[in-house]
Amino acid sequence: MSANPIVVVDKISKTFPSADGRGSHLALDEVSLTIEPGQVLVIIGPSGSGKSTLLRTLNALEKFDTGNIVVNGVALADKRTDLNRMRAEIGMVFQHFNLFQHKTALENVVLPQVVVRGRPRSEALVRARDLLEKVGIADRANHYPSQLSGGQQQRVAIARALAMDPKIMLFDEATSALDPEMVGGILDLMRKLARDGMTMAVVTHEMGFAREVADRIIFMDQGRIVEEGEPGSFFASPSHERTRAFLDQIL
Ligand SMILES: Nc1ncnc2c1ncn2[C@@H]1O[C@H](COP(=O)(O)OP(=O)(O)OP(=O)(O)O)[C@@H](O)[C@H]1O
Repeated sequence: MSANPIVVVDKISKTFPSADGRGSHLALDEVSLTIEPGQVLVIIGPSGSGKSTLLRTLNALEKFDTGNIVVNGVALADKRTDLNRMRAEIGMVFQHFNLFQHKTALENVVLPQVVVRGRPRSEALVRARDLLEKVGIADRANHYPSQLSGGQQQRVAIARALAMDPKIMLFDEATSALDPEMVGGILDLMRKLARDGMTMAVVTHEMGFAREVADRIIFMDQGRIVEEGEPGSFFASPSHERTRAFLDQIL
């Protein structure tokens, strides 16, 4: 472990009330992990295993019950932590883009810079245009989300996240809602970000991406990290039966 990991998760647990309201469901069960600068961590596992919940705790979209998370040197559970300020350092990309529908692509990338970062609008515009170029959608800058394909909307969402100059990018099934022909382009973009040195935590069902881009893979089941490793050994010789069964099912 380096002296300054971007993320340290220390034995966090999280329960949700069960659907019938009578009991509770342990969504995260003493999960610990570290993400180093420049590292790409890929989180895989069956549906309901806690992957999204884990990712969402990292930027405090979800609270945890016990344990601790330190992001960028800031402890999330510390009452003095300004969560909005902390979130500005973390880019999050969701399955369903979450763009402002009544704003153009360009404005979607400009606005958070002005509102959250306090950048002058002229500066934010320059940066937004650069980023739309980088994600390959400069020619759609003046389109509204409803005029864009899912893949194009996801590009805007990625540009918007990058505009905050995040220390880490979190991707929560960023390609799951896309038409199949759009998936490759978004994965290419994520691959490019990884190559440029962006620190990333990625929840995905795209095993090709995991194998090729991840520095480390975590396999979750029932709220626990069952197995982790670098992709070569993880895919070639998983050591846990549950991992093997999961990989057999999907590969
Ligand atoms: N807001 C919530 N209220 C109640 N239960 C929840 C809530 N969010 C998640 N859960 C439960 O916590 C568990 C973990 O959910 P989570 O979404 O983290 O799983 P996941 O591995 O990301 O699944 P998927 O691959 O299907 O998205 C599931 O049993 C889920 O039903």
